[in-house]
Amino acid sequence: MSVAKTATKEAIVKTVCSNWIESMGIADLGCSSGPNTLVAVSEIVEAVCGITRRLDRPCPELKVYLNDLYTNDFNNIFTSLPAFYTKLKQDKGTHFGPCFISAVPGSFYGVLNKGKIYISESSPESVVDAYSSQFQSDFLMFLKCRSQEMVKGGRMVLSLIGRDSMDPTTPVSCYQWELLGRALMILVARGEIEEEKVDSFDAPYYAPCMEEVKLGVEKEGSFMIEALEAYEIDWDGGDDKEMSHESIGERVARTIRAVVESMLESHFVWQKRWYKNKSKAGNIPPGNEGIPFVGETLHFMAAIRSTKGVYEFVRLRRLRYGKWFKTKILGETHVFMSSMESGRAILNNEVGKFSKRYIKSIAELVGPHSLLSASPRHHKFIRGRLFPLFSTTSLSPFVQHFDQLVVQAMSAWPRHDFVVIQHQALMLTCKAMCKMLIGIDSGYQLEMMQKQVACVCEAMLALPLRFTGTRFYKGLQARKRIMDILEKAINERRSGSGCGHEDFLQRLLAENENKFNEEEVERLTDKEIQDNILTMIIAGQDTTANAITWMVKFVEENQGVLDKLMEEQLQFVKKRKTCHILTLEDLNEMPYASKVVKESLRMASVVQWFPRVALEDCEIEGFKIKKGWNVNVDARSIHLDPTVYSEPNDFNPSRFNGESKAYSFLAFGMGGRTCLGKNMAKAMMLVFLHRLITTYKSVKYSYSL
Ligand code: HEM
Repeated sequence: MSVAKTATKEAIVKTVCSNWIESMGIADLGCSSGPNTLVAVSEIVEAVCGITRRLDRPCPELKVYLNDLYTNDFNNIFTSLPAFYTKLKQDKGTHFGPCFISAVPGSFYGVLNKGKIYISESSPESVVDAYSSQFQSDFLMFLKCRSQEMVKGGRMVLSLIGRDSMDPTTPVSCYQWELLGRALMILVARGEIEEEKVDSFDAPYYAPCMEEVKLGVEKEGSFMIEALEAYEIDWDGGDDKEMSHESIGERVARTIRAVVESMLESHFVWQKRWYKNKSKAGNIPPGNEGIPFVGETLHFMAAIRSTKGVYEFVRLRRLRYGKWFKTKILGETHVFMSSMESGRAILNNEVGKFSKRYIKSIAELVGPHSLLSASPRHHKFIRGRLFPLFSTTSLSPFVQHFDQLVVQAMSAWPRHDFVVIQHQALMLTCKAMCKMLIGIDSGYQLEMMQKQVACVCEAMLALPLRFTGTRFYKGLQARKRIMDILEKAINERRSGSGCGHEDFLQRLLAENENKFNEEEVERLTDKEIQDNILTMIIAGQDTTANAITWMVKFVEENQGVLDKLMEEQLQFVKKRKTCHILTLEDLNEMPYASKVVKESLRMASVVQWFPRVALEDCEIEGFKIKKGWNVNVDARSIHLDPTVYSEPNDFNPSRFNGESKAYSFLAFGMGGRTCLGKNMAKAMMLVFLHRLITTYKSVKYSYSL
C-alpha cells in the first residue's frame, strides 16, 4: 500500500484536474478485513480533499465500494466505520463532502485455474501454460469489468504481486508454494488430509511479469497505461534489522497465511467435519452407500482404472470414516475393517461365521472348482490335497530351479540399456510357476500360458460384461484356453507320455491313482485339478512379481538398508567361496535379507484386503454385521497403522528384530485361509534379492507398478 501511495495520489490528481467531478466512485478491490482495510480509502479521501481544496472546488460526493470474497469479515469493517467517519470529519473539517461506504462482496474474477498446487520447476509445460493463459483470460476479464464500471476518464491504480523474471518457474517465484505443497504432503503422510485433495488443489494465484501485464492491458484495449513500475519487497514485509529470526519467520508465516488461509480452509475443511461426525454413526458401520442400485460401483471402477490403483477407493473412505466403514459395490454391501482385533475375529472365525467369497466375476474366472470359490467344507478338502505339495521336499528343488532362472535372466541384463524390474520379475515367476505346476518352462506353450494368464488376471479387475471385446469376455476366453491346455496335459500324462515329470500336476494325478482303490477316500476330479492349477498360477505369479518389484524399490531408496544388506550378502558369498546354486538351507543364513523381505511385504501389502462373507448376523468391536454382507479385512491399513508399527512409512527391516504383535503382519493372511505358497514366495524374493545385490553394484532400477 505504501508503495502504491504515490501512484494513487498521482492518479487522483490527474483525474480531478481533468474533470469537474461532483460524485466520485472509489473501489477497493480485495480490501480484506483488519486494521489496514480503511487505510487505502483514507488516503484516497485525503488526496481528493487536498487537490479539490487547492483547486478551490467543492469536495465531491464520495462513494466507496469495498470488495473482497464473500468470506471476508465485512461485519468487522462496518463496526469500525463510525469511528472512521468521525475521524475524517475532524481532520477535514468543512471541506469534506458526503461519503458513503458500502460492501460489494464477490470475486472480481471468474473461476480460477486448474493444475497442481502451483507451478514448480518440475511442472510440465502444460501446467505453466495453463497458469499463464488463465492469468491472461482472468486479467482481460478483470479489465473489461472495470472498464464497464468506471466513468470515462476514471483512473485505476493496480497493485499486483509480480515477478521480475519472464520465467514463472524460477525458485523465487515458486518458493512459498513449494513449501506449502511440502507441508501439505506431510499432512498426507500423517493421514490427516487426503492426497487426492492436495492433488485437486490449485493455488488460485499467479504473479505476472511486467510484460504480461502490459500485454494484457494492450490486448483488452479499454485502458491506457500511464505508468508501470516494479518494486522489490522483502517477503517478510519489512526491513526491521532489530527483529529476531523467529519474529521474521512469524511475520512471513502471517503474511502467507493472510493470503492462503481462506483458500486452504474452503478446500480442506469438510474433512475435519467428517471426523467430528464419525462417532454419531451408531453401531452400524459408517459410510455412504451411494446412489440406489449403483451404490459406489462407479467410484470403485474409477479407482481400478486410476494410476493410484484400486486401494485408493478404500484409503479415502478409511480416512473419512475411520477404521470401519461400509459401502455398496455391484449391489452388495461391503464392510472394510482395519484393526488387529477385527482381523483376528474374522480370519479365525472367532465371532460368528465368515466364509471366503470373491465377487462372482472373479469366482467365474478361477472356476467353480477352485478352492477360492468352494464351500467351507469343500475348501477344507481341496486345501488338504494341495497342502502337501508345498512341503520342504518340494521347496528345495524349487529354490535351486528358481536360482538358475534368476542367474540366467540377470546375465542378459548388461545387454539392455535398461531393465524393467516388474517385467523381469513377472517373467521369472511365471516361468517358475509353470515349471513347478505343469512342467512347462520354455517355448510356445510357455508363451501361450503367459499370455492367457495375463488376460485372466486383467479380467479380474474389469466390469463383468460378457460382450465380445470386453476385458472380462477376453478373460473368460483365456480361461477356456488354459483349461484346454491343462486337459490335454492330463490326458497325455494318463496315456503314459508324462513319465519323468515331477511337477504338481503329476503329483496330484499320482495321488489320485494311489487312492483309486480306496473306496472311502474322496479324490480330486480332473476339473478340480485344472481349476486349482490355474488358481495357484494366478495366486502366485503376479503377487510374487509385485512383491519383488516393491522390494527392489524400497531397498534402492534406502541406502542404509542397502549397505547392511550388501555386507551380509557379500559375507555369505565369501564364506561359500565357490559359485554355486542357492539351496533352501542357504536362505536360512540370510537373517537380514529375510527381514528386508518381510518389511517389503509389510510396506507393499501386495494383497491389500481379504474378502469374507458373513454367514450369520454378528457383532464385532461394537459394530453390527448382517448376514450376507461382505466383510473385508484391510491388511494394508493395519500394516501402515502408526499404533501398530511406529513410523510405519519408514522402511526399517530391523523393526522385525523381535517378535511382532499377533495379527499385525498379515501379508499372507491368517487362519484357515493362510497363503499356501508363502514359503515359496519368500524364497523367490530372497533368491532374487541375493542375486541382485551380489551381481550388480550400481544399477538404475526401473519399476512400473
Ligand atoms: C508375495 C507373494 C504372495 C503373497 C503376498 C500372497 C498373499 C496371499 C494371501 C494374503 C492369501 C490369503 C487371502 C485371504 O485370506 O483371503 C493368499 C492365499 C493363497 N495363496 Fe498366496 N501369496 C503370495 C504368493 C503365493 C504363491 C507363490 C502361491 C502358490 C503357488 C500362492 C498360493 C495361494 C493360494 C492357493 C491361496 C488360497 C489359500 C486358501 O484359500 O486356502 N500364493 N495368498
